[in-house]
Amino acid sequence: MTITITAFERSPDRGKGLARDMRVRWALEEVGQPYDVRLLSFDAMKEPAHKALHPFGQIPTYEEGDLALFESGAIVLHIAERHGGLLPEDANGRARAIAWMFAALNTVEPPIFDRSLVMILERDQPWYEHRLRALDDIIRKRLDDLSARLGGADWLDGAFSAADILMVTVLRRLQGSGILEAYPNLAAYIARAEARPAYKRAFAAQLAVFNGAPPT
Ligand SMILES: N[C@@H](CCC(=O)N[C@@H](CSCc1ccc([N+](=O)[O-])cc1)C(=O)NCC(=O)O)C(=O)O
Repeated sequence: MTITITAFERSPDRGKGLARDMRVRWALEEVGQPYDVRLLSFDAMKEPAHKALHPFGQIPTYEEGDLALFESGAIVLHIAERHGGLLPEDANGRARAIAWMFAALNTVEPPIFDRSLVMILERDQPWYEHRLRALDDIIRKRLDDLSARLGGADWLDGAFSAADILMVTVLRRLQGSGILEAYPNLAAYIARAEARPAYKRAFAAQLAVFNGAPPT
C-alpha cells in the first residue's frame, strides 16, 4: 500500500534536513519502504484538507491506506513497529528503545528547539542574551548527561534503533552552534549516523526538494 508523507514545499531550513519530515524519511529508508511526498506551502498546511490530517496544521503527516498519522515521533514508532530492524525483538529492549524515543523528544529536544525559536523570533528583545544563556545552560546539562551515558557506544542502547533516528535529528539542530564541540562522543555519534546509507538517501531526497530538482 502506498505510503505518503507531507513535507515543506520550501523548507525554511534551506535543505539542512532540520525539518521533522527528515526523521520520517530516514526511518522509511532504514526499513526499505518507498514513499511518496505531498509538498505543502505554509498556507496549504492551514487549509481544512490538511488540518483534517494534522490538527495543528503542520508537517509531517503519514498516510497509508485508511491510516493517517501526525507527530513525527509517533510516525517513526509506527514505521518501526510495522517493519523490522528499528526496535529490538526482546520486550525489555524494545521498551528501553521507546523510552529513549521519548527522552529525545521530551527531554532533549525542547530546549534545543526553543533555542532555535529564540534566535529567530526574539533576537531583538531585551531578554534575548539572558534567555539564550539560560537555554544553553539547560542544553549543556542535558548533553553532559547524554554524553556520559553514551560514552564510547555506537548507539544509545545496543543496536541502532528508532531512538537513534530521533536523538540524532534532535542533536543535529545544534550543529554550528559551537555547543557540540565540547562533546566529541556526541559529535562522533551524529557523524556515525550521517554516514548510514539510509540517512544519506533521506537527506538527499529532502535537499532535492529544496533545490527544486525531482529526487532521482
Ligand atoms: N511535534 C510535531 C511538530 C511538527 C512541527 O514542528 N512541524 C513544523 C515543521 S518541522 C519544525 C521545523 C521548522 C523549521 C525548521 N527550520 O530549520 O527552519 C526546522 C524544523 C511545521 O509544520 N511548522 C509549520 C507550522 O507550525 O505552521 C512533530 O514532531 O511532528
